[in-house]
Amino acid sequence: MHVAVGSTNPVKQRAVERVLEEFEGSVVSVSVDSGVSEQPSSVEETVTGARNRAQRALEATDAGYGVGLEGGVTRFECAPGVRLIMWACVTDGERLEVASGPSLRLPDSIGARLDAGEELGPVMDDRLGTDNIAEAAGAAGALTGGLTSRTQALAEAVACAFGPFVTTHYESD
Ligand SMILES: O=P(O)(O)OP(=O)(O)OP(=O)(O)OC[C@H]1O[C@@H](n2cnc3c(O)ncnc32)[C@H](O)[C@@H]1O
Repeated sequence: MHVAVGSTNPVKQRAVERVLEEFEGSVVSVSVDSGVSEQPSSVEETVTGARNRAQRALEATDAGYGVGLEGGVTRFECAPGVRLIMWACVTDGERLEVASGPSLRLPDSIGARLDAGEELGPVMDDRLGTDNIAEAAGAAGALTGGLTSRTQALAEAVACAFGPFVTTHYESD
């Protein structure tokens, strides 16, 4: 399986490699434009970013699959606070599938800065005294005391988006 990931963030490449480790092939990273804002602020915008990245990664390479991963922040009516969300998209040029990873509540002090228009990565670094945490444990790692990580959280989204490509259960869809 030859896969192109539409990002040069090593965390995103590692997430895809983790999911596909039982398959022979390669995972390459390619820089593409997400086509959405630096900090997506709705489910729709986050999914659009993931989709654009997947399609553009596929077009830019000779890989068989393009994968896009996008992080966003939003509020849900049914749950408190500003939440980090993450979505994955996988396409082979014909079928296009999207799936989400976990969502987690951000501390209110961070949520307020996001509401004011700041971007999560730099706000997390400022708040935690870290250097580019978005390319390391991520908010998912920092805010759970290491119970999970951004790699693991993104991998869940990637695995779910790959489901229709690696099982027969969606064949008649
Ligand atoms: O290089 P790219 O692929 O753009 O990777 P990114 O991590 O910068 O970009 P995303 O579009 O996935 O995320 C949008 C913003 O949200 C931030 N972000 C997303 N998930 C995060 C996490 O787990 N921890 C810290 N920042 C995160 C990220 O740093 C960006 O500022």
